[in-house]
Amino acid sequence: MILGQNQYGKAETRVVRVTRDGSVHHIRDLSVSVALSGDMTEVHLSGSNAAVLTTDTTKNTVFAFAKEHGVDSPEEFGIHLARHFVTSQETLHTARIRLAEYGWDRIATPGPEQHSFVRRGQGTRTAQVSYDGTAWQVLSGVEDLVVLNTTGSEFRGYLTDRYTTLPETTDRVLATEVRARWRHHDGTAPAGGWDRSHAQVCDHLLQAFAGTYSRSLQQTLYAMGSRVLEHCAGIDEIRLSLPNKHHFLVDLAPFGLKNDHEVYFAADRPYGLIEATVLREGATPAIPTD
Ligand SMILES: O=c1[nH]c(=O)c2[nH]c(=O)[nH]c2[nH]1
Repeated sequence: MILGQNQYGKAETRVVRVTRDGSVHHIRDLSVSVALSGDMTEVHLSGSNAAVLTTDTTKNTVFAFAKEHGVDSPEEFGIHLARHFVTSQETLHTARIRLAEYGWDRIATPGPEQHSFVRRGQGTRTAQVSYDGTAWQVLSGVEDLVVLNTTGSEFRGYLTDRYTTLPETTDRVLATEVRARWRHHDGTAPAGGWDRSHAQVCDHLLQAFAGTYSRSLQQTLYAMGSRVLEHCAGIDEIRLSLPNKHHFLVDLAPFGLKNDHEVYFAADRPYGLIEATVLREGATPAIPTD
C-alpha cells in the first residue's frame, strides 16, 4: 500500500475583523479553510504526530493574523497565512488557503456613529491562495451571483434524436447563478489592489451577461470570460460554472388565458450545468475543473 495525496487543516474558520476608526467602524467577514501538505507519511502510517502542526493551531493562527495583520482583502490575508505556514515549519511544504468573504454594506445613519451594517445579498467573494515555497497561485472568484435576462436569449438549431422533446425558442428567460474563479498572472497583485480588481471583474461579468444577445448559455459564458480577459491584463485564465436556471412558460390555455411571455415556472432542478475555462493565448490552464 502507498499513501497518496493528502492534506489537512482547519476548514471554515469564521473570522470577523472589526477596525475602529473612532466612531466609524469597518468590518471584514471571512470563512477561512487551511489545507497543509508535507512530510505527513508517519502520521498516517505509524501514528507519530511529530510533523503535525495541529489544525487547532491553524485556526488560532487565522484569528491571531486577523489581529496582527488586519484583513486588507481575502487574497492578501491568504498570502500572509500561506507564507507563514510554509516558511515556519520544516515539515510543511505547501499551503492552500481557501477564503469566502461575506460582504456587509453600511446602514446609513444620521449621527457620527457608523457601526451598523446590512449583509450584502449580491454574491459571495472567494479566493484561493496556494504556495509551495517557490511559486504562488492566487485565484479570485465569486459565487451565488444570481442574474436574469427577461429577453435577448434564444435556443434553437440543436441536435435532436428520438428522445428530444424540447421546443425551440426564440425568446426565453435566461437565468443563472454565476460561479467564477480567475487566476492572476504569477500570483501578482493587481495594480489597483485586490478589492478594486475584484469589483471590476464582477462588473465585467454582469455587463457581458446583460449585453450579450444569447444563442446559448455556452455562448454567454464565453462572452463573459473573454470580456474579463480583454479588460484585465493581469488575469490569465477564468473558469465559469453556470447552472441554467430554467424558466418554463406556463400553459395558461386551460384557464382560457394567453401567456405572452409573462408567466413562468421557475424550476429549481434538474438544471443544465454549463462550465468552461477561457484562457489568454499561450496561458497554461491551472484552475481546477471541479
Ligand atoms: O443554453 C442552453 N444550452 C444547452 O446546452 C441547453 N440544453 C437545453 O436543454 N437547454 C439549453 N440551453
